[in-house]
Amino acid sequence: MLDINDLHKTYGDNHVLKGVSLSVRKGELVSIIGPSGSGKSTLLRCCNRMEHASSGQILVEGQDINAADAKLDKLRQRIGMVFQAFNLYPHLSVRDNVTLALRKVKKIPRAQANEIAERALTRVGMAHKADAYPGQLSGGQQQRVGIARSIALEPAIILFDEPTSALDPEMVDGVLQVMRELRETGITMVVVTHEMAFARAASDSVVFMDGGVVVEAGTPDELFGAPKHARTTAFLSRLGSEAH
Ligand SMILES: Nc1ncnc2c1ncn2[C@@H]1O[C@H](COP(=O)(O)OP(=O)(O)OP(=O)(O)O)[C@@H](O)[C@H]1O
Repeated sequence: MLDINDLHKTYGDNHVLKGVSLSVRKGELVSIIGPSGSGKSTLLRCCNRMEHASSGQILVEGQDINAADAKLDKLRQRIGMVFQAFNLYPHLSVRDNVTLALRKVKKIPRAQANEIAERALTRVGMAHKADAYPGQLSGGQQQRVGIARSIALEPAIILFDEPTSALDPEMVDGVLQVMRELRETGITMVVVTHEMAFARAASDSVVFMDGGVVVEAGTPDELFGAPKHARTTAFLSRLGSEAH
């Protein structure tokens, strides 16, 4: 589904990704964890070409996303992205936020786009707010609309960049619950997260990044229960002590 091979990214002389390789199978939920500045967001942003990798290869369903003829619009229909900061249009209703790309990019007629939006909003428990505007919603509700906007396009994979980091604590669980439910429906997801309980409970595999490399990857039990590398152990124990 997603195959990343020896990916490098530099900003000036800042070598942010230093040869990242990663494979995600269809239907998997992969969490990426690691300290601030380790390159997690940059990796996701390279995957939907918000950033251009300096070298290396990213294949989605076997297709090289950096190929010269890869069209950005088409690419971003297949690789959805959910951001920390929701990125909804404040002047559009919830329904129109969800239908915008369906109508403008996929050229789906409005009535049909509205039906698709209704289904997507139902899946995230937000159908009753279709006529509301983002400013009338809580952060957690806005993020669920952001997720609906992404799933409405039926992407091959959805990348989540710290989807709960901007939320008040009481909003976090609702969003994580929606993501767990999506996993049950077989959507392939890569989630950059600081929510260790979620990463441990909901992932098929967990990737620990530090200093621009994948230090280790494994099942949640392997990575959290018996980390192989001292850097992973140090990161997890630092988090543990911060939590107390
Ligand atoms: N557009 C940019 N221009 C220059 N440097 C950047 C840019 N984006 C990221 N960086 C640098 O890349 C490094 C990795 O950043 P990135 O946001 O990918 O880390 P992260 O692991 O996602 O961190 P966090 O958990 O804090 O979000 C940092 O040193 C950052 O300063």
